[in-house]
Amino acid sequence: MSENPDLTNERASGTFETNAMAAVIYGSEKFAQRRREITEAISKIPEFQDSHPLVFMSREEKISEACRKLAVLSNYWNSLIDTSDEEEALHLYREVLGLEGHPLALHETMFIPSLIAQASDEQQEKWLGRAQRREIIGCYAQTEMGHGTNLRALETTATFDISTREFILNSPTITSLKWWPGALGKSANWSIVIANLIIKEHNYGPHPFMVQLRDEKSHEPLPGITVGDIGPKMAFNGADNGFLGFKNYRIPRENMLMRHSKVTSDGSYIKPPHAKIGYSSMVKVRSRMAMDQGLFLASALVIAVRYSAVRRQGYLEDKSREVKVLDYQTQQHRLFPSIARAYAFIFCGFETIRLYDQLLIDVQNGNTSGMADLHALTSGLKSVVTYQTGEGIEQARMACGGHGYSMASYISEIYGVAIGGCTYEGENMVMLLQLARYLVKSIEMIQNGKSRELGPMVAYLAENESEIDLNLGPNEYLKVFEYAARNQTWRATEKFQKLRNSGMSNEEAWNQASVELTRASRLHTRLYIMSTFINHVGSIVDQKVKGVLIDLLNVHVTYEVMDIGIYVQGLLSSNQMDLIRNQLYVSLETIRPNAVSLVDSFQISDMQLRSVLGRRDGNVYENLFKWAKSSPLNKTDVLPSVTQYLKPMMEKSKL
Ligand SMILES: CCCCCCCCCCCCCCCCCC(=O)SCCNC(=O)CCNC(=O)[C@H](O)C(C)(C)COP(=O)(O)OP(=O)(O)OC[C@H]1O[C@@H](n2cnc3c(N)ncnc32)[C@H](O)[C@@H]1OP(=O)(O)O
Ligand SMILES: Cc1cc2nc3c(=O)[nH]c(=O)nc-3n(C[C@H](O)[C@H](O)[C@H](O)COP(=O)(O)OP(=O)(O)OC[C@H]3O[C@@H](n4cnc5c(N)ncnc54)[C@H](O)[C@@H]3O)c2cc1C
Repeated sequence: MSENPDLTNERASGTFETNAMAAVIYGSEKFAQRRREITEAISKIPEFQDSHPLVFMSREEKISEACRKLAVLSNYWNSLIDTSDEEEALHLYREVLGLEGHPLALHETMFIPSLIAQASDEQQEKWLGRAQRREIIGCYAQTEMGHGTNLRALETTATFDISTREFILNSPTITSLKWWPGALGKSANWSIVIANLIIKEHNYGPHPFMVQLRDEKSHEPLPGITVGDIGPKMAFNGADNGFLGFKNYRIPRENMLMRHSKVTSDGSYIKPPHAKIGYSSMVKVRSRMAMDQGLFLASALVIAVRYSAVRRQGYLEDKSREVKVLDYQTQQHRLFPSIARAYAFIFCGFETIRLYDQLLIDVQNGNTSGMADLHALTSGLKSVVTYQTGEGIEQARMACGGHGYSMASYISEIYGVAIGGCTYEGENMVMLLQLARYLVKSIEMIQNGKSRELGPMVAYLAENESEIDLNLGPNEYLKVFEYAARNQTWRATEKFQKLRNSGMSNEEAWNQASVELTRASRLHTRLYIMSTFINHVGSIVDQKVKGVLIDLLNVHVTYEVMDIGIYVQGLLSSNQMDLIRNQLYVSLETIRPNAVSLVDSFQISDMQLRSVLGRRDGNVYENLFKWAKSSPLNKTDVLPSVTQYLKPMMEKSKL
């Protein structure tokens, strides 16, 4: 069937090449090209197609479908991608497996990275290759039923038995059961388990252990292990998040991951070079989250923007033809700032992935000095992007009206998966408070006359306000954001200090200042996102692409500043606020002809989108009808439940 002419016209009005934009989004022409090649190759392999729409499947069917595709994938793996390239692998996974989770998701995102970061060279020799070849399937079991945030209170124990040189793993209480780890329930046969290391009754706190859970031949749980699935979730139902308990389960001493902390055979403990080095797998995932969330948001926007360009409802001036809903200013205001955020998140994502890769090298060389900075940055970033992504996806759903609420849009699934990120890898409020610790320390350095020692990301906290001339462009908006973040950080810190100086304990003072502190963290992070966006656009060579991204940046800076209006009242007059508001409306109009091309540029395939509304060809209505007809409820005209209950009820009522 040919493309819907409304979308053809939209594409014709674009002022730039979507391939050139994709090269900017994905960091290089080479990778953008590789993505297209991989997508193209996959589309020719029929076994990769869903056997029927995932949304009509039960959990068992979804998991089985994911396993089927993984088995097929293992035959093609080496021919489809450069297996040493993580981004290619992720693209392949996204295309074939989608976003609802699968048995290898945690294997790739946490199990292998933990082995790389935490296992000694000998341990890597033993397990890493096996994991990379997928001879074993691993997961990351840290969270317990009773504790996920407060890692110091985890209850699982690994007690060193000097006589046998083994660790004995135990789950002493119900609340100590591992609870939530992805792929643990039914798929994984090995796990990195985080347990308290106990030697001669001394608790050295949580450490990582490599633990076999199931027999490699029968896949049956090994004696001493209780393991299973935790049941259906809001989304991610293609994943078997699990529970796990240990009863006197023994593992060799060599199974404690010993790149950093060590236990010798006589039971001596060797400290790691940094107390939090064992948390590195979490930092790795957090450093990826801006990118992953940016892509979730992008997916919802591809759907909503394409659909808004084919959905006609109501009239503007021309009463002879209904208007595309994308032409309403309210629709543009609902969607375009989120397009800008999706671009900004992806740009930040590339930056934090690069920073993590560098940190990994530094730490392997014994230099842990960058850990605090990256922890602070990724803590704030994961919190802000997950929250704003959730907001943006929900707006995208509403922008699709009634059909947005149907699973045919697939937006609800994207939403459910994306907002999981507000919780996993550290609950958002908790992570904002981690960043706040860093910000408060920075203010204390300024107060102690050590401003010069501040890192580049917090140097603005020591600066004074300057005059703002909004006509000068994005950098002036950055100054507005700096003002807001600086003011709020100082205010929150001073509140905390005042409470503490009044005699309150440090913890209680912190608690009573914590809402203000999280606000400071959000503003600081949004400032970082904006400055990364500005820097990125500044470095673009293709002038057409750059021109459109400047327009998008204008949407971003004006929208973001309007959104934090309350924090800039002391800086901007009401006239200046009016000016910004009007600039935002003008920016929405400017970006309108490029809206479809901007979302096309994400190059997210129909196969991955799974959305009837977001189809690239825009042929929504006929496919919506086809999709509804394929609902299992429509297999028969009369359901057994009608025959069994409703008919007798109606007949009884007639008497
Ligand atoms: C290729 C495959 C692809 C697959 C396709 C699919 C793609 C889609 C992606 C989706 C996949 C789904 C994945 C889902 C994964 C979820 C996995 C998990 O949730 S796993 C579970 C995740 N669980 C969580 O995230 C748990 C969250 N909780 C925590 O991380 C910790 O308990 C804590 C950080 C909150 C506190 O820790 P605590 O020990 O009490 O520490 P204090 O507060 O007392 O602070 C003391 C000092 O330490 C400092 N510091 C702290 N951390 C770090 C660090 N990392 N570094 C450096 N420093 C750090 C801190 O700044 C402070 O410094 P100072 O101020 O004194 O100078
Ligand atoms: C989809 C999904 C996948 C997951 N995958 C894994 C996995 O593979 N492996 C794994 O180990 N875990 C996994 N988890 C678990 C996840 O990491 C934890 O749920 C998460 O870290 C939050 O911890 P919690 O559940 O204990 O929340 P809680 O800490 O109980 O949060 C409840 C409330 O308490 C507040 N709170 C808690 N502490 C503080 C504090 N100090 N200050 C202020 N407020 C506070 C929080 O902000 C929140 O509002 C997964 C979770 C989900 C949803």
